[in-house]
Parts: sequence; structure tokens; C-alpha cells
Amino acid sequence: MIYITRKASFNAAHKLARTDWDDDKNNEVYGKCANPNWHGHNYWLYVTVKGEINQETGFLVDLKWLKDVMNTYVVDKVDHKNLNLDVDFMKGKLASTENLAVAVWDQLLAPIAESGAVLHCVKIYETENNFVEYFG
Ligand SMILES: Nc1nc2c(c(=O)[nH]1)N=C([C@H](O)[C@H](O)COP(=O)(O)OP(=O)(O)OP(=O)(O)O)CN2
Repeated sequence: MIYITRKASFNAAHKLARTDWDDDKNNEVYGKCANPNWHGHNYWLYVTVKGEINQETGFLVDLKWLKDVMNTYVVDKVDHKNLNLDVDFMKGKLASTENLAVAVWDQLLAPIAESGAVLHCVKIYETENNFVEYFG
């Protein structure tokens, strides 16, 4: 079993606020991240897949292919977007890094499985200090 990871970056706006709470409650729970006028992050996304090395190619998967899958199903949908308003796969979800990691996993699971590889981990850095890892 071998693991291979591709990294991508995107920047996006969001706020952490529940629509069923008023501003005071959202401020109490989420602090500055609940700013009604949004704030942004430069996110880093790491996608790790696992499987066996193809003895003919020497690859687990072609990293160019993995880059294209990440771009098509995630990066092109979130880059320079508002996670709360613009992103179909985040509709109705609080735009925390945890929820984003799970949603990204759901986006990537099927296309990666089609290659014969297995999605192992989605890791997202929201800031240089804060990151989430999801293993399904
Ligand atoms: N469990 C979670 N907690 C928080 C999340 C999250 O997604 N999940 N998100 C936020 C804010 O959106 C943001 O990440 C916090 O930004 P900031 O405080 O500026 O980030 P840093 O910790 O890197 O900055 P410091 O200067 O070190 O405080 C908050 N919580």
C-alpha cells in the first residue's frame, strides 16, 4: 500500500453564522468569524490517495490526473468564491473547515474511486495555524 498526495490552493470568503441565530448569538459563538460582511482565507487543500503501484507505469495514480480531478470537482468551484453563497456543495452547511473537509471528501470520493485508487485523506488548512483532516 502506498500513499500519494497532491496540494492545491484557493482563496475564498465566508462567515461562520447560523441563519437560525441572531447576530448576538452568532457573535457570542463565532466571534470575529461571524462578521456579517464576510472575511477571507487563503486555503490549502491536500488530497491523499492510497493503493498499489502499477508495475507497468510505476504510478499509483498520475499526479496530473489527480490535479485535474481536484480542480474540476473542488478548486474551480471554490476559488475566488463565497463559500456561503456561491458553492453548490456547501449550500445549507455552516462554512467551517470541518464541514468544508467533509464536503470536499464527498465531491472527490466517486471520481477518485473510478481510477481504481482509494481516497485516504482530505486535509484543509484554513490558516497557517488551523487545519482539519478527514478520513471518511
Ligand atoms: N473548529 C473550528 N474553529 C474555528 C474555525 C473552524 O473552521 N473550525 N474557523 C475559525 C475562523 O474562520 C478562522 O479560521 C480563525 O481565524 P484566525 O483566528 O485569524 O486564525 P489563526 O488561529 O490562524 O490566527 P491567530 O492569529 O493565531 O489567532 C475560527 N474557529
